[in-house]
Amino acid sequence: MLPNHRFTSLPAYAQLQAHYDVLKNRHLRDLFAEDAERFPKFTRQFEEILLDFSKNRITDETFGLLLQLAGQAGLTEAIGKMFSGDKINRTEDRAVLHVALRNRSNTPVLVDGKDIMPDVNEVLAHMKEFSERVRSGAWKGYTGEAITDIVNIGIGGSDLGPVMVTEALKPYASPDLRVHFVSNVDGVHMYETLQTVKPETTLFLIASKTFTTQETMTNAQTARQWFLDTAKDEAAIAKHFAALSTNQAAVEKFGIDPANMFGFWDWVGGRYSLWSAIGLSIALYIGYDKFEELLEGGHAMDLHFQNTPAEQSLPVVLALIGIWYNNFFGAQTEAILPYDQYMHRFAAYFQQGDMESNGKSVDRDGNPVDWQTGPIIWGEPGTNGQHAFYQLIHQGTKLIPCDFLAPAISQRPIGEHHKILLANYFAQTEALMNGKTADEAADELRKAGKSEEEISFLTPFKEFSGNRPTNSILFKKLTPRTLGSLIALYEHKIFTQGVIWDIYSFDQWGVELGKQLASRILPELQDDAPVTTHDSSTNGLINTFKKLRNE
Ligand SMILES: O=P(O)(O)OC[C@H]1O[C@](O)(CO)[C@@H](O)[C@@H]1O
Repeated sequence: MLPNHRFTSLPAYAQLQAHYDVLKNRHLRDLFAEDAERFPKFTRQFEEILLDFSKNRITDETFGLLLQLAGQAGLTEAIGKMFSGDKINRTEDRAVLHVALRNRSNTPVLVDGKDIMPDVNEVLAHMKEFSERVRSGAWKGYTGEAITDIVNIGIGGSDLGPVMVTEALKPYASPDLRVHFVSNVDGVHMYETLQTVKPETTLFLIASKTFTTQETMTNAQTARQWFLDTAKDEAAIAKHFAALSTNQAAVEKFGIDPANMFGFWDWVGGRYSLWSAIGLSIALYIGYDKFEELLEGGHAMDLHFQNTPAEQSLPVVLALIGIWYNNFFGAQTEAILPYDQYMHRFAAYFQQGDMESNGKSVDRDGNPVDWQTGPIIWGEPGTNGQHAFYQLIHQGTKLIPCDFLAPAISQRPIGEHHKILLANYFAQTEALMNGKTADEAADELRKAGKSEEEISFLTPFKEFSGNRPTNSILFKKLTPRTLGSLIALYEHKIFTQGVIWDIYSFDQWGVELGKQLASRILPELQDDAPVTTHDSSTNGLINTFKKLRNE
């Protein structure tokens, strides 16, 4: 169990509050002018990843106080508890051990006194053997043809991680194997996917920790029926369906051969499961060796998080900077902006990772919190975002802390593209920090030949306040190892913030109510009788739906 504390009662909280009152009016331009050492002081390196957090509204004092906050919240002890298999997911009475899935050191990890590493290694060996057979063409479909298409059917953590990673690591993929993801219960998603594949050469992965999720089970049944419409023989299912799950009984009931089941355990949270059997689509797509490199990258970041003093730890730094804006500046959101097209689902992945983890409003005692917890996470790849929503980041009324991520080396070095991309990457954080003063804006207008009247009208629109904070994460190349480290970096950032905010980051009760109500409403949609069992809005909407579908 993690020790409880009131976030706002931590001594450093009050000190930070007082410090904020002084610092809130300081401009980053001045902080840089006063301290030539900001870059070396506020950068941290991990392998081939550099984190520059110097363009944040912090001083040495801010950073020191934030570190004290982490210390007072018992971060070191909490990290120890997670890695040692303590049941820190208290509301579900579970350990939190996605780190064991990528524990390449293979040191024993105990849950209820039993070392779980042999089980982890057994599933990995199964994934290796299976993915190698499929990729080499040794695994045949029911007509004797090799598999050409993988369709992963899953949702939330059983989808977003594999989608994000297979997109990010596309340059490592086999050209002979396509991978598709069906998540939405909207039949359109399944329909469109099935248009592009053939039953004889398709392998379906039914990815569901619980094997009860309505969307996934509905999609899986549809896929099964579609397959049998052609194959005609239930025995053929064994060659075309595999299950990634913790629920063996439900997998067998569905008709999947237990030999094609890849298990995992209740101590793997859905949104932290891409490292588990849920990552089978990744191993199939990029090959098991590359999947293992991804695990190694995650593990290297785990060791860094466990063994590095807080002031040197990249996840802790990211977490503390986030808390500074979230809890003192009142920022509501954080943008994740990768300057790498292959990372185009990275922000979407961490929407679940962060918001399902830290979107909580009771503390670990069950009392309502009176401080802000998890931020709204959003983002799109640069430079697309620049031409969409950056206007608001630069000149809007909201403070939006941003993480800018970019590789030094492109996976696809074509012409001048990467230099242009990176010029934009560097320019944006510089512009957000410095802004443009009214005098600078007026001078530019004067040089452009504008009249004094035009200059006085236009200047306020052309002025940029600046002082808008950013982190820059610059890495050498988006390799499987580096991606693994980047994912683990954000995972541990989320963990650190949850510890400091005194909330449980590894349950997700907030998704249950909607599920319950949907299963109550579904039977009501089976006929055309008007419903009266809900509030007037819900009744009205359901009854209008029933009318519209028959017109
Ligand atoms: O893998 P399962 O059990 O189908 O669950 C899918 C997703 O549903 C949730 O439980 C709620 O959205 C997620 O946490 C999880 O990743």
